[in-house]
Amino acid sequence: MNNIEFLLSRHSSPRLVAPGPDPQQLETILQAGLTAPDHAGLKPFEFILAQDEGLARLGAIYVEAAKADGADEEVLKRAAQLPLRAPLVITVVAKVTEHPKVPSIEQHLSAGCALMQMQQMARALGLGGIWRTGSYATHPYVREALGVSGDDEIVGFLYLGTPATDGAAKRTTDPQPYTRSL
Ligand SMILES: Cc1cc2nc3c(=O)[nH]c(=O)nc-3n(C[C@H](O)[C@H](O)[C@H](O)COP(=O)(O)O)c2cc1C
Repeated sequence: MNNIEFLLSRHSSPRLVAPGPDPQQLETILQAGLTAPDHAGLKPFEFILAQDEGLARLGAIYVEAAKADGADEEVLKRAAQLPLRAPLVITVVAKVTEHPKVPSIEQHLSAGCALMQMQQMARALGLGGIWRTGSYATHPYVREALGVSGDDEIVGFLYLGTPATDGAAKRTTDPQPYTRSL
């Protein structure tokens, strides 16, 4: 697959199994995150890795968040299981620094780009992933437990692993309805 085909065939892999990235692949994935466009070189992101027991720890944070909301047993059980859907979950946090020329939205966008770069690198390495958020991404308990405060935002949970099924999503190929000229 050439570079053009690679970019045009971008897709997520919702069903992921072991193995996840090995240590060298993980390093390469994180390096890809650091290539994100970044106004003023603020590096406005943090990558929080959860694998092995870390996945259970992330699940336990979700459970506490759900308990704080008065969730029933079924929701609590699901909360614990959510991060176990992949061998690796990278929580991508936009870490916002006050800057006269770089408003927080630009820093959030930068963190989003970092997440997508990592997802794409995972594909380039023969792995797969999916960008997820859901209510826990903005939940005050989850934010606090992960050290996210102020204008910082969890821009997503990047689930990575080996795709359980191949098959790319169908892509829209006609850009015309989304395009206009001045
Ligand atoms: C900011 C953001 C948050 C998302 N959150 C979720 C989510 O919580 N759950 C989910 O199934 N998909 C979520 N998605 C969508 C998937 O990442 C994915 O793009 C979608 O399933 C379409 O598949 P594709 O990427 O192969 O086109 C989110 C996407 C973005 C950009």
